[in-house]
Amino acid sequence: MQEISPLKLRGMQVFKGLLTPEEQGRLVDDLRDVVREVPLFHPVTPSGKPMSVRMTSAGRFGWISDATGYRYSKAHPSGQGWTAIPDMALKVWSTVSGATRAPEACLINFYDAGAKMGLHQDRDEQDFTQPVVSISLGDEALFRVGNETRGGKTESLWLTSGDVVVMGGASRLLYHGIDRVKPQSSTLLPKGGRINLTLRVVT
Ligand SMILES: O=C(O)CCC(=O)C(=O)O
Ligand SMILES: [Fe+2]
Repeated sequence: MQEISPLKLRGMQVFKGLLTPEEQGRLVDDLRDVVREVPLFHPVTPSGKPMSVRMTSAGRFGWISDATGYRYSKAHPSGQGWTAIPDMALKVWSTVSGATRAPEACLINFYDAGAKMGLHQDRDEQDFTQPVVSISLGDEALFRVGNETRGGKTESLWLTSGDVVVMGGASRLLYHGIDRVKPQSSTLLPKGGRINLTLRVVT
């Protein structure tokens, strides 16, 4: 992991290229083992719309969404428990989070060429003093950051493979989302697409 000083985006810290290509490859290998155990699924929002990203989790808790709402759960929709958070992701957390607690969940989002994620806050966790750390792998994505309430001016930035964003402190509850991914902008994943990991303290 390179020693780099972060850019600031509305108080979020952006560590460009924190993971070397070799570290990115090792993390992807570990993620392949995770999705073999707890496969990616299309979450359905409480209003009944399928999300465009496919998702699964690692750690003590994972995030699920269905007709009864969004929540953290100790089990994958199949009923099976989640698998351990990959070591490389834990190493990223200890390098950049400045957190006092260990992450309890690692959400794994897979974006294919048409996937996006609307502006939202990460607020299903109980302790907002703990940051969310996001790791980008594969194709580039246009990340948008807004304010603590819906609306108002936003700023955006392209996230590339190996970039890490820390949403902590005053930026912890800023609205954020992914407008689009740029197909074939990375060769990390043989079939293309983008993986985003978010490490979180849940309880
Ligand atoms: O894909 C990203 O970079 C952001 C993902 C995100 O905001 C989330 O999973 O809550
Ligand atoms: Fe988020």
